[in-house]
Amino acid sequence: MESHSRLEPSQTIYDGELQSQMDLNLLPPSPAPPSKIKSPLPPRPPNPLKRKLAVDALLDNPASAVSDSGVKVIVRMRPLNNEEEEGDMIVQKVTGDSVSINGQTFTFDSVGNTDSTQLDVFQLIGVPLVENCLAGFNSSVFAYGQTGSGKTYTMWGPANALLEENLSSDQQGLTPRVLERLFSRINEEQIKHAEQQLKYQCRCSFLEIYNEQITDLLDPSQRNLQIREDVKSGVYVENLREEYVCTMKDVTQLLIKGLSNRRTGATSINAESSRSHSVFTCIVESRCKGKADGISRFKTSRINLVDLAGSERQKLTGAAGERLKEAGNINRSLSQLGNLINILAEVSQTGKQRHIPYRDSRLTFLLQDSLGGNAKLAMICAISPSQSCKSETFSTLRFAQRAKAIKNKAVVNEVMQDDVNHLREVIRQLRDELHRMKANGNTQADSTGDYSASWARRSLKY
Ligand SMILES: Nc1ncnc2c1ncn2[C@@H]1O[C@H](COP(=O)(O)OP(=O)(O)OP(=O)(O)O)[C@@H](O)[C@H]1O
Repeated sequence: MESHSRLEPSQTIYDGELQSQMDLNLLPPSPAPPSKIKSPLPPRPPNPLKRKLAVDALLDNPASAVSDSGVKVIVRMRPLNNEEEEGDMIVQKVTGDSVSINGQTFTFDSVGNTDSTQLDVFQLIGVPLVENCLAGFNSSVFAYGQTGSGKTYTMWGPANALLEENLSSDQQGLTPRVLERLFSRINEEQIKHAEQQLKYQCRCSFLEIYNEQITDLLDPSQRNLQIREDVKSGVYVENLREEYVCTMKDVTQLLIKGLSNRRTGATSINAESSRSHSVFTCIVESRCKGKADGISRFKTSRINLVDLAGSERQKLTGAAGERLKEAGNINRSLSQLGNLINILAEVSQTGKQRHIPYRDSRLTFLLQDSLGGNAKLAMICAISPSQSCKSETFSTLRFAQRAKAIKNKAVVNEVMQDDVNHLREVIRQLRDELHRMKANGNTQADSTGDYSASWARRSLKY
């Protein structure tokens, strides 16, 4: 399969985020052994301070601060299944990056034919994702498509491919391949930069959104978890379990546990249809010391691997009862995602500001950084080649085309000890200033006329 990557080369900025002492202390001198702990902190997406400082950095150095990246979109066509016949095939791959259906041609970054392999997808999406992650970028992959089109197969592979004896199976999906590559690259980097004491640490969470409720797949007794947002942590899921991982064995155990807890059910199209959106997240933190200056640098990046529930026409799938209610919820949240993508595509194309309705659904609220924000995004759009899926395939290809128009703004999430020290010093000075003014009962400018108390208070919030 040909690669048509439009991901830009990694670029680095030092965005000077002030992380809390607690965050910095999360990194031990050497990788922590795998431990089953409740996360000491909620998942920590880039916070508003980081965004603010990233903008400042952009102003200082507009050429290199932000990677203004388009969404990478690949289409993967699954093989015909046992009920479908050769003559039913209405979709053809035309070139490495285009596909035709009923005489209409669509072009993406890459198109995988019915014989494309799990390795092909990994090389197109997984390899650059791991490199971006090590460079400090957040990265997300969404698998989108109608029920039975191959999203779950692509993202995880068949369940038995995760068993220890099958770990080298060519059926293995994108997620285990990404984590395996991540550990091997981390190992290489740590050896290569041993002099700079480069150390990495990874922790994972796994959740599903079912009927607009979030369940922790690593601890399914935790249902109806709430999404919170605050100035320090940004958007996070309260009480979501995170587990430290050091080896593939740790990861496969989490994947097996999480996947077996997912809500699945049979539809007439797919005997084991995922009835929820599932989100596997790996947070990668690193620290190292500069060779020349001895200054510590900390990087954090987040990988989100998202298997969306499949869109479906109830008439086609014969859904009834509970399945029908689920299908209604699935279709509603996918249509909210589609609506959001339309708006983001319009904003990217016209440059006009518009309200972005992230809060319309749990999925878009939780993954707002992946959609038009601080993350590199890849979409795998899964389609069926069969006549019976024609209208769903058209709908997926149109969705994929709109997604292609979105521009994300990914920044390297790096902070230097110098920045931390400097900001701590600024805070100390502002605190002193505030105390002095309070002691003097003065809320206006001080004797030098430099600061007012309200200004100082406002500054302390950041
Ligand atoms: N590229 C492929 N090669 C071989 N088999 C595939 C491929 N893609 C999908 N399949 C098979 O097709 C069936 C449906 O795939 P899968 O469960 O991944 O669909 P899905 O899009 O996740 O569906 P849903 O949205 O209903 O969960 C499975 O039996 C899967 O093994």
